[in-house]
Amino acid sequence: MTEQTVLIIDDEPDIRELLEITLLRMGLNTVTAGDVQTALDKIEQYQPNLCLTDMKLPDGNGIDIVRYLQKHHPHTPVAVITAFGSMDTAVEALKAGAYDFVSKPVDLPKLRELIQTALKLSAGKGRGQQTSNDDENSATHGSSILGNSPAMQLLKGTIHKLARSQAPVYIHGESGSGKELVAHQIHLQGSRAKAPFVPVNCGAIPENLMESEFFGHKKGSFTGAVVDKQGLFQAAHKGTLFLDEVADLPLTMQVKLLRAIQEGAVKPVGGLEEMAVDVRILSATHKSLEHEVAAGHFRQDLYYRLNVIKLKVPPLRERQEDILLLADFFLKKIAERWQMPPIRLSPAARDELAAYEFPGNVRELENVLERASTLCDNNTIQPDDLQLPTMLESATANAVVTPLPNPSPTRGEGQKGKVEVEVLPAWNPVDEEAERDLILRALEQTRWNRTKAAEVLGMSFRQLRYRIQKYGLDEG
Ligand SMILES: Nc1ncnc2c1ncn2[C@@H]1O[C@H](COP(=O)(O)OP(=O)(O)OP(=O)(O)O)[C@@H](O)[C@H]1O
Repeated sequence: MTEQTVLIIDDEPDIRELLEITLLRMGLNTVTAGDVQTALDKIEQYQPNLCLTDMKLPDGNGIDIVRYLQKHHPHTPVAVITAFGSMDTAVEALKAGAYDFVSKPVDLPKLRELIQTALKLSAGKGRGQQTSNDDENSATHGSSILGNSPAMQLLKGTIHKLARSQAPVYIHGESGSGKELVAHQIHLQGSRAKAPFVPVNCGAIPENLMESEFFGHKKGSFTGAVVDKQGLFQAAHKGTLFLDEVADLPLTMQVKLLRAIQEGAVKPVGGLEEMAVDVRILSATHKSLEHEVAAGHFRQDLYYRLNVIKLKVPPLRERQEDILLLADFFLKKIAERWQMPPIRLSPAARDELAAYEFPGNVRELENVLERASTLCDNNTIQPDDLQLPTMLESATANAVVTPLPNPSPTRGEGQKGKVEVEVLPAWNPVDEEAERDLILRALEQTRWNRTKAAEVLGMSFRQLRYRIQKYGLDEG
């Protein structure tokens, strides 16, 4: 997937850092600026996909940035961060062309959602560019879907055929098996490749905003609708709309979606006229849509409409011969991203990976390798660095509560007796939720002194910093 860059503009270093960590964790590149002039320079230098700006800046304000972008880079969305309760400023920014606003104190989940939607819409608008990059990626890697196992060869053949048709495809398979990647390939190999591929996570849109997200809205149609807004259908016009986690659509929205698909037209909220849209619909879920229909959670008529062709993405354990190929690819990507020398797998680690079943599929493989890359010495991953199921099994099998190592008395300042180490459950790095919880508690115990928290946890500062970013565990 093409890496996207977000420019963060704020004069307060703490807020810049918080936003940076949040965005890095979303897999985005970040560039920062503390004033308007630096921001304008960085816009020209980095051509960001999105800008996020505070309103009050030492040499101007966020609206200066909005206006500049409107004039020189109209396809680059900009979101403004406004002071709590200052609705007027938000409206002014929206009128000037801001994509959206968030008010302080910044609600991070809301911000993440905003960024994701903005980047999707921005990708939709700057389509020609995006597509050619993706084509380039495909050309560089032969195909961006890796795997030579019989199961993958079959899948690739089917993708190729499906790309030539316009039929809706329902893609099913376990979480992390590559459903979105498959949908993207169907799009890229088809006639719609030059138009937008718009992925939407149906489970992530608040129900009250759903209609407006899908179909857009007219200015003034509801409180907060201060400008006309394009919907996902319109953004995907001539291209592909990928409805991920489609089983999570509420029933009321299912009716509207069915109608839009049937009519090939949508009516923005508050609008009087329907607009014709030409969109290919691909959908996916890790749930069983058949069960959802049987349970009355999913409309049968919509199910038939989406499930014209059903495509299964096999779990990684059914294509184990692809594991090492994927592993080498991910390690190369990690080393590039972290600007590190090449990371290798020891022969024993290769054997262990190849034999593991990966219940979390390709995404789990990627996560295991990211973690192992931070833990390994000499850029060589050993079996212990992988922390594969033995840890998980032992941790789940024995819910033993063991104390964490005490902080070293030789490091840190005034540590004796100050860092109270409560008895915490054993560190089980495979169970991400437990790991996150444990790290959070260690940070709280040490009043967010990361050096001390790392000592408490028995990990290096670098390892802890990586996890803080990964889990979004920042003080905000
Ligand atoms: N065959 C593959 N080659 C290269 N990368 C892959 C492959 N399959 C999956 N990936 C990578 O694994 C990660 C998970 O894939 P993806 O998001 O497509 O899975 P998914 O089935 O849609 O997951 P979910 O059910 O959680 O939405 C992505 O980073 C994707 O790029």
